[in-house]
Amino acid sequence: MSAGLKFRQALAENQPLQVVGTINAYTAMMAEKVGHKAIYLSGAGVANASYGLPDLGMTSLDNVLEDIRRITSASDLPLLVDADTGWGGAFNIARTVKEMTKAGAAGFHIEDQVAQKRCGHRPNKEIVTQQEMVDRIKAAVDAKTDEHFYIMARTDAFQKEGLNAAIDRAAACIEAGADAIFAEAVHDLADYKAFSDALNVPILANITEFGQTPIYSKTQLEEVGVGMVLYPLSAFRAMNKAALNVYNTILSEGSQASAIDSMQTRAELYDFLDYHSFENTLDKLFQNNK
Ligand SMILES: C[C@](O)(C(=O)O)[C@H](CC(=O)O)C(=O)O
Ligand SMILES: [Mg+2]
Repeated sequence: MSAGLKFRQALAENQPLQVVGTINAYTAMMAEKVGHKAIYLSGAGVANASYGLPDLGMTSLDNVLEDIRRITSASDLPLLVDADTGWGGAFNIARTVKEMTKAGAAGFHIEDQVAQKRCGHRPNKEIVTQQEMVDRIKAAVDAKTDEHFYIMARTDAFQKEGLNAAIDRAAACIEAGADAIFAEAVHDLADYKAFSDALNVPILANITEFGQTPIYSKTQLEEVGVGMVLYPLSAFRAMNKAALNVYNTILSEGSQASAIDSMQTRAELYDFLDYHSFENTLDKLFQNNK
């Protein structure tokens, strides 16, 4: 079954579908093992975690592909990928679809910000015209090599142009073949409801922390018709805080002892990695060589 089809199946079976950010292969394995059904590679995550860069459109398609491959090699869960603005014009967007499909992604979201993009929850975002965004979606749909590859149109228009203009844009993207709408930086539940009432495809709510959107629960979002809930950087933020505490503790206390409780144990790490079955294989091989 293709990754795209797996994603569609997960969506059909889970309403709303929770999509959790996994910034690397190992966190994807943990998300899978605890029972999540879909995972996400954040553009901010690639920029921040893999390259130490801000989320300002500075990473390349190849940078993101590398992280996709690492994650899809380690986990069978369908992976939704942040494609930012698609890395250029129609031919670049076509390459993005084809290369991400080859790398094992289930689908992507492409947004209507200008190439010099910002995080969706920052002020002063600039967006391209509705026509240019529709052209981005058409280029993506036309380039599909797997009919199930999931194409999500993200609109950042809410901030600058308001609810109705954002819904109009979303409708035009659906007309052009988008499978779903990512309503970025929406604040109120009533606004999510307006999107889902007006549009006949799943709506994604981005419940990223410390941004424009309150931390609505899955139940609250389900009640207003949201089809997917995204937690793009939640685990990443928690990992960062834990790591910072360890670095500070080692420096200030001369030992990591007081931070041990915040750590995953060796046994837990090995469990997620299935370490012992690898070691057993090695032991058997070693015996045979004796
Ligand atoms: C979803 C997002 O595009 C991402 O790259 O993860 C970001 C998340 C964030 O910065 O909190 C966005 O919303 O722009
Ligand atoms: Mg992003």
